[in-house]
Amino acid sequence: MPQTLTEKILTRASGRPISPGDIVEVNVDLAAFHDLTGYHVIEVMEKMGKVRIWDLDKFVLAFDHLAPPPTERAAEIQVGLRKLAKSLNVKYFHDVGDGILHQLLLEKYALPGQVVMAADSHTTTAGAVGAFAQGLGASDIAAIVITGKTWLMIPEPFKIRLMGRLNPGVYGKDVALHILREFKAEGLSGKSVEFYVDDPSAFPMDYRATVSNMGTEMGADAAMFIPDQETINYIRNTRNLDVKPVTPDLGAKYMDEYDIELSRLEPLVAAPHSVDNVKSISEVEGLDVDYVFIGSCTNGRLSDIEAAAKILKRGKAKARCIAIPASRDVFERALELGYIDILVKAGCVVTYGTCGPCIGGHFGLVGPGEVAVSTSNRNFIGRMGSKEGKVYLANAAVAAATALEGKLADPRKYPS
Ligand SMILES: CC(C)[C@H](C(=O)O)[C@@H](O)C(=O)O
Ligand code: SF4
Repeated sequence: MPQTLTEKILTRASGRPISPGDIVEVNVDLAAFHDLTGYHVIEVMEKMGKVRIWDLDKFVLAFDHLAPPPTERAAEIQVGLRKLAKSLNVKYFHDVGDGILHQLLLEKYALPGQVVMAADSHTTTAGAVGAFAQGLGASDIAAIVITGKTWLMIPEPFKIRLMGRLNPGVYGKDVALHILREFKAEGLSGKSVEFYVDDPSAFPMDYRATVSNMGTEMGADAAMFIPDQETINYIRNTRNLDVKPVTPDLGAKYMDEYDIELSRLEPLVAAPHSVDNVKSISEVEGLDVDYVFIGSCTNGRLSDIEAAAKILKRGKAKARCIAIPASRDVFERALELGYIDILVKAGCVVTYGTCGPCIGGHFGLVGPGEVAVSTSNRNFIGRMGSKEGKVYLANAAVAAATALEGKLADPRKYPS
């Protein structure tokens, strides 16, 4: 039987023939946790009396959520995790400032065809390179880190085909928001979404990562891009590694298929207080905005910083603006290309890879009565700070145009 990408990966990982709905045990190729969930994972491991890592080549730890630590408690947790990482000889440990875990997994570790499991819901981001990547709770991750195995129910494969090219001002974020408008939040639960891109160069890795990242908001078990030339180029450029893509067989059967003509999309926003409350930019244009956040594992990549800089080079931001490249590599590249210089001169506060504002943790929270535009992935009440604040989710160009005007703005007014 011809197999989908999902079936191919999970057949290999479970070592037996599978069908949707089966519950199987799989070998995990890559596991990870961060400072915030790491604390709970270790707690579970301690209770089990097994604080160990099954394979040091397959485990990543990154400090990103409360990094640098904004409280004494967060600092204390990091002291403990750092000591533990040392005593267990953790090979891939990313301390404060290296970046957000999902960006690090994408840039440095995840490979096509792998099973990737981490203690954070946005682990789906690694699906951008064609990995079956899923977020799990602390107890499940503890079991994986000890044994290298987990169990899962085989999801139904669902195919989304991306055709044509995006127009200027429209990005991966708008594809994600379009899908959320069509299928609603959690609308794809129980599905493993496989994205097929007609013209690989029309939808670069950064955009794929945004869509895979928000697969979580769609409720998908996994949101993978079928590996293609773009995947090969990305891994060659970031890691100097040649990979052989794992792809679905011709004639593989999906439970359903959905097509998106990219040229028909326009810049979209998710209005308060739900990720699927999607509106076109023209419906919200002109609304006063107090605060703009450009960053997170959704949209803190080089193409986002570039899109923002190309708009913010026109003048000073009128709204308070915080820009956070998602990793040290993104930051350094943006520095070399002059984007950081532009953002700083436009009056933005710029710092290095942290979740900070996205989760309302630190480094800039939304105040009561404030309206914010954020490139992140969640806008429920209180997510980014005050319960009396409002958050619009958008792409980085919308965010930058909004910062420039102090009002929700259409980036197409600022062609580069
Ligand atoms: C803290 C963590 C458990 C959480 C997640 O899993 O998604 C966070 O990253 C988020 O985005 O809300
Ligand atoms: S950047 Fe935001 S969404 Fe991403 S892992 Fe951090 S808190 Fe979660």
